[in-house]
Amino acid sequence: MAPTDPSAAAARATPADVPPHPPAEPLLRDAPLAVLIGPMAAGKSSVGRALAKLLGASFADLDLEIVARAGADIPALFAERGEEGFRALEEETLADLLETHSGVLSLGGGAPLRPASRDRLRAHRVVLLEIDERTASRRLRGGAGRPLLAASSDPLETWRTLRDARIPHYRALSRCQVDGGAGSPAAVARRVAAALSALERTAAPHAAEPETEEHP
Ligand SMILES: Nc1ncnc2c1ncn2[C@@H]1O[C@H](COP(=O)(O)OP(=O)(O)O)[C@@H](O)[C@H]1O
Ligand SMILES: O=C(O)C1=C[C@@H](OP(=O)(O)O)[C@@H](O)[C@H](O)C1
Ligand SMILES: [Mg+2]
Repeated sequence: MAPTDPSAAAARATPADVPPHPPAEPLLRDAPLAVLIGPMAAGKSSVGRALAKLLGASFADLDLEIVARAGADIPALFAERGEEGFRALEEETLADLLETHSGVLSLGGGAPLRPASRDRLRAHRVVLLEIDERTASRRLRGGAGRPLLAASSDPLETWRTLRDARIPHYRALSRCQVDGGAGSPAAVARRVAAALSALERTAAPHAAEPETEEHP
C-alpha cells in the first residue's frame, strides 16, 4: 500500500532523497539579515557569530536568549519543563526575535519544527547549514549540553534519526544551503555571505507592483 502519512515519509527520508525546494513566496522581511538553521552541531552558533562579525552586524543565538530569559540552561529547562515546555519557550522567543532582531540569528536544531514557527520563518532569509555524519561525530562530544542526545545510548544514531526526520522541513524553509563541515567558522561564514549575496541578486523583487497597461 502506498504510504499516506507524510511524517512517516519524512522519518524515512535521507538527505539525498530530499532536494531543496525553498518557499515560493518572495522574501518579505529585511531583518534579521540571516537566520541559520540545521542539525545539531552543524555550526549554527559558531558560524552565526562569525557571520555577524563579517557583516558588522549584531548576533543573537536563540538558545542563549532562551537561557537568559528563563535563567536556566538548556539541560535544566528540558529537565524542569520537558521537551514540550522547552519548545513553547523556543517558539515564543523566536517570534520575538524575528520581530526585533536586525542582525544574524542562529536557531537551535529543533526550532523550525513547530508549524507556527515555520509559518513565521517562510518570509525570512533562512540559510541551512549542513554537515555529514563524520563531522557530527567529531563535534558531538557524546551529546554533552544537548539533552536529546545526552539521554541516548547512541548519540550519533539519535543525531542521524533527528536529522533525517527534520531535513524535509529544513530544505523546504531554506533559501540557500551551505556546507558547514569544511573550513573554520569564519570560512563557512564567508560562504554564507556569498550565498546571501547571490540570493539577493536572484530573489524576486520585494512586493513588486505588477505592470499594468495604461488606459487613457
Ligand atoms: N567550521 C567549524 N570548524 C570546526 N569546528 C566547528 C565549526 N563549526 C562549529 N564547530 C564546533 O562544533 C561544535 C558545534 O558547533 P555549534 O556552533 O555549537 O553548532 P550548532 O549551534 O549548530 O549546534 C562546537 O564545539 C564548535 O566549536
Ligand atoms: O535539535 C534540537 O532539538 C536542539 C538543538 C540544540 O541547539 P543546537 O542545534 O544549537 O545544538 C538546543 O536547542 C536543544 O538542545 C535542542
Ligand atoms: Mg547552537
